[in-house]
Amino acid sequence: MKAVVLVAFGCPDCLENIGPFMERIMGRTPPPALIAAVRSRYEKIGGKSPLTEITSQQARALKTLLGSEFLVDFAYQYWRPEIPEVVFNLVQKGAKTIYFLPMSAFNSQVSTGAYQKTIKNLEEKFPEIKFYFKGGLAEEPYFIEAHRQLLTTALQPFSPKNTGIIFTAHNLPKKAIEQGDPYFAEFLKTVEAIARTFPFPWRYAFQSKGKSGEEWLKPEVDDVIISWQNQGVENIIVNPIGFVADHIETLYDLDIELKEKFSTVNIVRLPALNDHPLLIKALHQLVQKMEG
Ligand SMILES: CC1=C(CCC(=O)O)c2cc3nc(cc4[nH]c(cc5[nH]c(cc1n2)c(C)c5CCC(=O)O)c(CCC(=O)O)c4C)C(CCC(=O)O)=C3C
Ligand SMILES: [Fe+2]
Repeated sequence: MKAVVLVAFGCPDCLENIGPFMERIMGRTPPPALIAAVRSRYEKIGGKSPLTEITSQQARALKTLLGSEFLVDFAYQYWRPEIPEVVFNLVQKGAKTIYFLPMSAFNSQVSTGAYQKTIKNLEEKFPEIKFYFKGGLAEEPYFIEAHRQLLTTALQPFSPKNTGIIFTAHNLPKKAIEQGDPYFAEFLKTVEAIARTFPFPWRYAFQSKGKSGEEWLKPEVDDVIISWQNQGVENIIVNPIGFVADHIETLYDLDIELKEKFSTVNIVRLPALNDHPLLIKALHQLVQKMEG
């Protein structure tokens, strides 16, 4: 039996678990004021992230392409269901080969780097099971094609004269890139591949930077909007290409915070790919590459 596990960052399953979830990500106990601030953001999106529902939909959709030969499940790095417990269950169900697909557009230590470490530890615990791990989702032609389709539709009513596109990804501490993280290079390459087919001005920008005092990457999405507003841009299409599922960073940081801050410009936020059929085909391609 073969199995595929979609591996994602994770989200707290209830408001009470926001603190413990943050502790897992940050590797230290977060100050109560920071937990309270994050909690109020979750409350404003209805008290719960849609990430788990979307990730299970992605897994179900991939299962329909893979067929009965495969078990398909999902697991999280920073919350439950955790990677080790999901792997244990799959092995009990008879899986002999497990393919891991990180649900990340771009590689970084905090996401795919951490997932890979967890999986390496499991490899030692299950020497009889074959493990495969394949990133590079954003380089898959179907991933690029999915974004081109979403943009083509969204841009229909607009003119390049007063409309621009901002592609966003989660911000990272600047030192991560200095230490060799490929995240920014992958982000830029993907954005260029998509943007060059549209006659609209475009920029890349980072969003959702952390509260730590260190230096984070630039520009922030706010910086780009301010400079475009000054140049008379009226419509701004925001494509959060760094996320393959909608969650608090799109539903709060973009849909609530950003739109409140810039109420005089028309911000059109594109959805993440979620269960877009072409994203599922991209995942299917990655499984086929690991099989071949
Ligand atoms: C690159 C990246 C992705 C994309 C990964 C991928 O998919 O490829 C991602 C996703 C996510 N991040 C999430 C949540 C949080 N991330 C935090 C903090 C941080 N994230 C970071 C990076 C990333 N994060 C970093 C460098 C920090 C600072 C750490 C520190 O300071 O040491 C904090 C702490 C508070 C704050 O700093 O805001 C929270 C609550 C959720 C859940 C959303 C939901 O529940 O809907 C998701 C999917
Ligand atoms: Fe995060």
